[in-house]
Amino acid sequence: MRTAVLEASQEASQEHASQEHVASAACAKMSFSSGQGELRAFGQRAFISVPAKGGQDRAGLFQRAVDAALEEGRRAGQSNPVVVGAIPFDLAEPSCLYVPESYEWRARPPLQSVPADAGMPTLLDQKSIPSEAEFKKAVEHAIVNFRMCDVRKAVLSVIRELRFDGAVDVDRLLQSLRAQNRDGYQFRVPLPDGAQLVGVSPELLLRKTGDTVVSNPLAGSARRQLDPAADRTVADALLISPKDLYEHKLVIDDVERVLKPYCTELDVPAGPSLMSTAALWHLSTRIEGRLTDPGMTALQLACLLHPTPAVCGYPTERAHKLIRFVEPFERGLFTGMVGWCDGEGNGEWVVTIRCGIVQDDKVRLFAGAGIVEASQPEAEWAETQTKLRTMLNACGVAA
Ligand SMILES: C=C(O[C@@H]1C=C(C(=O)O)C=C[C@H]1O)C(=O)O
Repeated sequence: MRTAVLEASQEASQEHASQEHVASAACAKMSFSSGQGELRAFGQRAFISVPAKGGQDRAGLFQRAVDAALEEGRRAGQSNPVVVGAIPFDLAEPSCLYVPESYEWRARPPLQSVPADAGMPTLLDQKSIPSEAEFKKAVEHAIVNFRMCDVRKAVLSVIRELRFDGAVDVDRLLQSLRAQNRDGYQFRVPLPDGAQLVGVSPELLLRKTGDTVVSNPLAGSARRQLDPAADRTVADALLISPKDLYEHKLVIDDVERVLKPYCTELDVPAGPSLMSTAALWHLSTRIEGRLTDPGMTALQLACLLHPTPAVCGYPTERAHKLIRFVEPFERGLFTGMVGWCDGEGNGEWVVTIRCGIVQDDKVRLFAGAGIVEASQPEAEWAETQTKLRTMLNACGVAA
């Protein structure tokens, strides 16, 4: 797969070779990096706003729009065009995807040390939506629901709105995110209204390479500690926490249920392992399968899986209804998916978390936490605040 992408990448680099200085961050508005390298997309050849609902169906409206956009790329001489961008939490809402005029893969940029304030303007004010008290009430409301109906888990989230005394430099913000979170999936997507989606997700929704699919759901979290011994204790406790293991298992069982009919082999480890970001420990399970039909694209498969109970709840439809009822805002792109899929069907989509939307002097940050019957409102609020730290730190704002 990488060969094909590199082929297109060489094309792209040739195209851009003479204007290397122009192909600076200023025009590389979309970028996505994973362990495999960094994808940078230049220009916009075709935009796809068709909602991704039913996107698993190759003959459906959404996939036909994607295929037509990729075809435009081919007609313009790209041997392996790519579709990049973001899809919202609610698949019925417009997608924000496009086929760039060109793209390239490069090694992840080397680590740079970035000053703590990341050159950010001064913070003027900030606000939480909902407030701490309202969020805790929503958690209680969800817990009462779990007792009265068959919803087992619902992910509830918060927004932190920041206003600065000047425009936020997205390049510097991304640099700072990179420096502090080397191992995540870093992304930046330009949005139609001129805002930008920026973040560093630790969670792989789906990667497809040839006939292999990998998904790595995370659910069950604990805050990292400064003291190494205390940090280890927290991690060990997470690994045996019945509440977190339950929350995690709901996700893994559901991902297995969805992928199984499409795979000849599916490896699901018996229990989770630990993974960490700079701010959090997570329970993590890496699921790997071999596709019965290798012709299914990464985007089709990601649409099939999304939203997993890691970001919505269980069972999906009812949890979604509960979220709509108790969350006082539309999530938009938060807890959707962001990534790429090439013309050969290979691609990577990650869960749009640990992220924010930057528009001029305003930044909206998002964070959620999985609520189950054993949840405690205080602890769930604290978890959302810890999750916000990833972006707050990059913004140079004390958490
Ligand atoms: C919703 C978020 O994270 C999700 C919820 C998690 C949890 O409840 O433990 C862990 C990882 C993510 O699947 C977020 O980071 O905002």
